[in-house]
Amino acid sequence: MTLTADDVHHGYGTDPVFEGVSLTVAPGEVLAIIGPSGVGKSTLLRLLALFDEPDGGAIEFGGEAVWDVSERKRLDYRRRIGMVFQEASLFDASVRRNAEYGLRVRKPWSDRLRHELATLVGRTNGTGDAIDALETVGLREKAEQDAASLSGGEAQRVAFARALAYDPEMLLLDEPTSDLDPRNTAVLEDAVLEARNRGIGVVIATHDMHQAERIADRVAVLLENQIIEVGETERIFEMPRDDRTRKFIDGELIY
Ligand SMILES: Nc1ncnc2c1ncn2[C@@H]1O[C@H](COP(=O)(O)OP(=O)(O)OP(=O)(O)O)[C@@H](O)[C@H]1O
Repeated sequence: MTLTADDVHHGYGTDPVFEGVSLTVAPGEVLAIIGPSGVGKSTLLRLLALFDEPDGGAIEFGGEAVWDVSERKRLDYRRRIGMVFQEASLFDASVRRNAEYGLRVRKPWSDRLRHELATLVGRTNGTGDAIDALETVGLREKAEQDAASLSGGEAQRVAFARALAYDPEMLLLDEPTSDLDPRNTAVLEDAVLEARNRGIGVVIATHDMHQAERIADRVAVLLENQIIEVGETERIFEMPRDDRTRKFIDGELIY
């Protein structure tokens, strides 16, 4: 399903963060949102996830309104997307229990019951999804370990597995590797690309231009309350149309 934001406005108090942001993300593509600190990358992801409500505009998923300013629909959209924040925020339980969390709370009752029953009779229905997701981030062997014993990078990989485990159609990733070392970053980037190859659409906010170059199919540049430019990754980096994009990429724009 394609996620579309159309003319989305948002602000805090009298300060606008966005004035008319529009974007689309197709299934099986990675869209990177780049822009300086404080420009509103996290805010945009929170709006796309409907954790916050935009002040105006429309958000559609698969051509269907999931939110608009007059009707404020949400449907079951939130169950169909996974979000990963900058901090892993795991709870005090095993790695596997953490990875299963999304399955337990976001699947409809019937699925949850099926999952609980399968667990009771010793089959690995929903648990299998969580274990598969842990395998994707290279942590299957730590499934029964206490999450509190993980390194920061491993914890973030579990947070990604938690979002992946219930088979979302769209992943929204808010600088998920900003505190990670190169090895953990590489594992997560591979997991993002694997999700993309399975047809999941991915929006990733990142400070890291190299990361955008490595994994994004398209890049949106957020500056001065707007997406000033969006396009194929190579085109954005090699031939930006907006001079502010070039200056930002070259590190000449200081905010
Ligand atoms: N709950 C809030 N109340 C008031 N202002 C807020 C709130 N959340 C964010 N802001 C402001 O909105 C602007 C955008 O913040 P946001 O965190 O989205 O930026 P960002 O691009 O993700 O930054 P960074 O790259 O540093 O994480 C900032 O000026 C921030 O101070």
